[in-house]
Order: sequence, then C-alpha cells, then structure tokens
Amino acid sequence: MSESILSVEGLSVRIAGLHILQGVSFDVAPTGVTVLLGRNGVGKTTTLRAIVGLTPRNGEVRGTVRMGAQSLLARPTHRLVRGGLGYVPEDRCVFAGLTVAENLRLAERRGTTPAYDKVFALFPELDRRGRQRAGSLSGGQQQMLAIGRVLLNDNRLLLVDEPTKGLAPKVVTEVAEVLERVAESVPVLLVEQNLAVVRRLARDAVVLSAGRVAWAGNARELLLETALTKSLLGVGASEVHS
Ligand SMILES: Nc1ncnc2c1ncn2[C@@H]1O[C@H](COP(=O)(O)OP(=O)(O)OP(=O)(O)O)[C@@H](O)[C@H]1O
Repeated sequence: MSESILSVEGLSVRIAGLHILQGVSFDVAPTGVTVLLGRNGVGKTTTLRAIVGLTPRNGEVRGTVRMGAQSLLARPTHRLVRGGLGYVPEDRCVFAGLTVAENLRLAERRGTTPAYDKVFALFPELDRRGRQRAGSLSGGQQQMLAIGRVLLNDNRLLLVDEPTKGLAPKVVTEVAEVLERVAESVPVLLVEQNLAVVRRLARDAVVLSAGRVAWAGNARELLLETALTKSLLGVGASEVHS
C-alpha cells in the first residue's frame, strides 16, 4: 500500500476501569474509504474519539497516532480539526434549535474561506432549507447537514461514525452516494454496520474484536469470506449480499 494518511499504533484506551482498546494498530490509506468494523460495543466509536482527542477526561489513552509527520494524541481537538482532521460524530450532533444556515455558519473558521459552493453542490437541499430549524429536518437531512458542516473547511482526512444508522433504506442509499463522492477528494475512515454500504464504499477494512485488530485487508475479500464475517461480525451471507 502507498504511504498512509493516518497511522495508529498500539492504541490503548481505558475508561472507568474498562480496558476498551488494548493495543490497536492499523493504517488508513491516503485515498478512498477505509472501514472500521466489529460487533456492537467492540470499541469503534472509542477509536475515532481517541484519534480526534475526545476521550472522556476520566479516560487514559496510550499509543501513537500520526497524520503524516504529525503526532496527534497530545494535541487538543480544536488544533487537530484546524489541521484538517474532520469528524462527523455518531448521532449527528446538529444544533436542533438553530437553522440549517446557522449550523453551517458555526462551522466557519477564521482566516479561511468556507466552501459553501462545494457543500451546496453536494447537498442542494441544505441551500433550499437554510431557514429551517435543524431539529425539524429528517434523520437523513440532519446527516447531510452534519457531513456538509465538516466539508465547509478543507480536510486531509474525515472520520465518519455510523452515518446510516437508523435511516430508511432509500436515505441510506443517498448518504452512501454522497460519501462516495466525498471520498473522491478526501480519504475517509468510516465506521459502518450496513454491509451493503461497506461493499459499495470501502476498499480497505479493519475489524476490531476483543480490544484489538482481528483482521485487516481488502474489504471485498472480507465480505466474500462467510466464515470470517460470521465469526468477526456475527452476520451471515444473506446480510452481506442483501
Ligand atoms: N465514557 C464511557 N464510559 C464507560 N464505558 C464506555 C464509555 N465509552 C465507551 N464505553 C464502553 O466501551 C465499549 C466500547 O464502546 P464503543 O461505543 O466504542 O463501541 P462501538 O464498537 O462503537 O459500539 P456500537 O457499534 O454499539 O456503537 C462499550 O462496552 C461501552 O459501553
């Protein structure tokens, strides 16, 4: 593989006495989508949050995370974000009481030109619904806002946590289409449980199990190995190929 955009080595996270990650190591390719997989509660969100410096204060993080030559773990989150690490959290976290336009305006950064043209080209609905309160958007529209907000600024890498969770099948397809287009210009580390979306988007896959990386390699190869998906993800062939 060509040089990675993100390198995670020996990442260990303890929270409230739980040793959630126990020496996780993997690389994220400099282009396309790398998917982080694993059964529920295995530590996927904990991994993304550790990378972006959002482990709870009572947690302890060890190991090394590098984006290019830069070491990330000692840096505060706002610096990482300013340095081009975009994060779309699980559950979207849009400001329900603010309008779409206000949610976007909050993401603007001093000294940079926010890329409204790019965001509205990807999500015309965000332009049309500028005056609508984010809390009254559908789940899919909120997800588009959460992704659009991050894309207002330049990113070297995007971390996206379960963007299709809880969405209707048609909207899952729309979100997948958008992420596919986004990934043409910026590499993505994606947590995703919907294996049809994984099959469509991901070139590389990393599977967590028992606090460690249990498997890493080509995503399509993983999805073709029924015994592997069953043992690592707890899903059978019908779910993989649906
Ligand atoms: N702040 C916290 N305090 C205590 N335990 C936590 C905390 N954050 C995560 N955990 C525990 O760590 C484990 C991993 O959680 P995490 O959310 O990272 O898993 P996940 O793989 O993203 O799961 P899911 O697929 O269900 O979202 C779980 O057992 C969870 O309960």
